[in-house]
Amino acid sequence: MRGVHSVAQVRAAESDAMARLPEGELMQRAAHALSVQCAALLDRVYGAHVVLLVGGGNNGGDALFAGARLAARGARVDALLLDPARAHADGLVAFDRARGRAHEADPQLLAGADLVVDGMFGIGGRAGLTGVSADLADAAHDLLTVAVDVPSGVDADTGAAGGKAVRADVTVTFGAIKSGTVLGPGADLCGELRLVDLGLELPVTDAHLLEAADVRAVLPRPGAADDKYTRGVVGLAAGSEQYAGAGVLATGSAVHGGAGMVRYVGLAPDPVRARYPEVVVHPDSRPHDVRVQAWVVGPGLGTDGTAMALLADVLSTDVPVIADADAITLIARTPRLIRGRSAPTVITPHDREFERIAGQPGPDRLAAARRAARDLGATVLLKGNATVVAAPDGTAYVNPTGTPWLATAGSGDVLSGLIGALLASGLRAPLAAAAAAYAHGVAGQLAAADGPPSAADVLAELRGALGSLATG
Ligand SMILES: NC(=O)C1=CN([C@@H]2O[C@H](COP(=O)(O)OP(=O)(O)OC[C@H]3O[C@@H](n4cnc5c(N)ncnc54)[C@H](O)[C@@H]3O)[C@@H](O)[C@H]2O)[C@@H](O)CC1
Ligand SMILES: Nc1ncnc2c1ncn2[C@@H]1O[C@H](COP(=O)(O)OP(=O)(O)O)[C@@H](O)[C@H]1O
Ligand SMILES: [K+]
Repeated sequence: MRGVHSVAQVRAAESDAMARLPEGELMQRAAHALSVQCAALLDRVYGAHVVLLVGGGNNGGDALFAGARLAARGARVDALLLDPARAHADGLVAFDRARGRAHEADPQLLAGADLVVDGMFGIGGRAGLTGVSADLADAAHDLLTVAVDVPSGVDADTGAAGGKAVRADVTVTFGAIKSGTVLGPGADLCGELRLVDLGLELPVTDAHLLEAADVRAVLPRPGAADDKYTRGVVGLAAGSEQYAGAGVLATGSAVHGGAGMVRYVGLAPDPVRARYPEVVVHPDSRPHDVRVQAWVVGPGLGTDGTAMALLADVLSTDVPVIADADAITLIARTPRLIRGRSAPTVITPHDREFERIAGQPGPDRLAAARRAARDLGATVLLKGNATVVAAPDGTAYVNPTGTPWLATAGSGDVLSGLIGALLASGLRAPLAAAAAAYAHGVAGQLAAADGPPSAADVLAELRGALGSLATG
C-alpha cells in the first residue's frame, strides 16, 4: 500500500524540511529528479527541443531549474512565462545562465517540441484552466508532456479538473502521493505517476493506494485443514423475476470469488439453478434461517414489499452484509436499517445511489465517502474511475485498477458477489471491498483487451484475475 497525503500534510512536511535544510535545497532536489526523468523520456537530450510552461509560483521554479539542467546538457529549451513579472527569480537566472530562452506565453511556440514540461501550477493550483494557460494545455495535448508535481488544472487534493487541464504522459510528483493524483479525473490526467523522494517526514496517513501485493496478501487461500464451511459460505438475496440476470451475475461472482459454498434465497431461483448447479437454492426460506458467513443483498431485487422484507431480514442477521443496487435505494428510505447493525455492512453506491443515501458526492470523493461511512456506520465503496472505499473510522483505500469499459450494465453485480465471497472468508469489511474492487478492475481490463466487454465477460475473467493476483 502506498500512503496518500493531502496538500496540507505535504505543505507542513515541506516547511519542516525547509527549516532543516539549506535554502533552496528542496527545490534543487525536485528539479534534479525532474530533469533526470525528462532526460529519460527523450531519445537524446543533446539537440532535443524542450518547452517549459512556467507559472508564477514554485511549480514554475522547479520547471526553470530542471530546464536549466537540460539546457546545460545541450537541449534547446524555451520557457513560456505565464506572468513574466512573477516568474521564479532565481530559477530564471539559472535558466538564463544555461542559455535557455524565455518568452511570453504563446501557444504557437509549442510547435514541434519533443517534450513539454508543465510547470504552470502545482499543489497551489485550482481546478480548471482558463485563458492562455488553457490555450497552452490545448497546444500541448498531442505532445509528449511531463507534469511537474501535479498536472496544471487538477486540484491536488480532490483530483477535480473543472473545465480544462493538462493531460500528462508522466507526472513527476514530489515527496508524497497527493490525493488529487490518484482520485477522480486527476488519476487519468497524470498519466504514469512517478514519485520522487525529497526526504520529507510525512505524518501517518489513513488513506492508501492499493497495490497488487496488498490484494495478494489478503486473498483467501484454503489450507489443508479447511472444508467448505470453514472457507466461508455466502448467501445471495439478489435477483427477481424482472431482473433475474443481476441475481445470476452476483451469484456467479460469489461462486468464482472463492467462497466454499453459495446459498441462494432470491426471487429468481430457476435461472440461478440452471446456470450454477453448485449453488444451494433455498426457495422458501427466510434469510434468517439460512446459515452463512456473509450476505449479498440487492442486485436485481426490486424495491417492492417483498424485496423490503428480504432486505430487512438479511440486515437483522449478525453476519457481514454487502448491500448494493436496489438495497441501497431501500436503505436510503430507512437508514436505521443499517445504522444499528452489530456486524459490518458494506454499501457499494454509484453516484446516483450515493446521492440517494448521502447527498451529492461533489468533487471531493474521498471526503464524501468518509462522511457517508461515518454517518451510516458502514463501509462505503463509492464507484467510478478510481473507486474509493471508506471505513467508518476514516480509513480509506483508493483503487487504481479498472477501465471505463466497466461502465456496463451488470458489472456492479459482479463486484457485489465478489465482495460477498471475500467477506465470507473472514476479511475485514473495508479490505474485502477494496480487494474486490482491485480484482474486479483487473478482470475488467482483461475482458476489455478482447473488445467491448459485457458484465458476463468480466465475470468470465474473474478467475483469471484472482489467479494471477494470488500468484503475483
Ligand atoms: N514548498 C516546497 O518546499 C516545495 C515546492 N515545490 C513546488 O512548489 C509547488 C507549489 O508552489 P506554490 O505554492 O508556489 O504554488 P503553484 O506553483 O502551484 O502556483 C500557485 C499560484 O498560481 C495561481 N493559480 C493556481 N491555480 C490556478 C489556475 N487554475 N488558474 C490560474 N491561476 C492559478 C495561484 O493563485 C497561485 O498564485 C509544488 O507543487 C512543487 O512543484 C518543489 O519545489 C519542492 C519543494
Ligand atoms: N468511467 C469509469 N471508469 C472506470 N470504471 C468505471 C467507470 N464508470 C463505472 N465504472 C465501474 O463500473 C462498475 C459499474 O457498476 P454499476 O454502476 O453498479 O453497474 P450495474 O448497476 O449496471 O451493475 C463499477 O465497478 C464502477 O466502478
Ligand atoms: K504542474
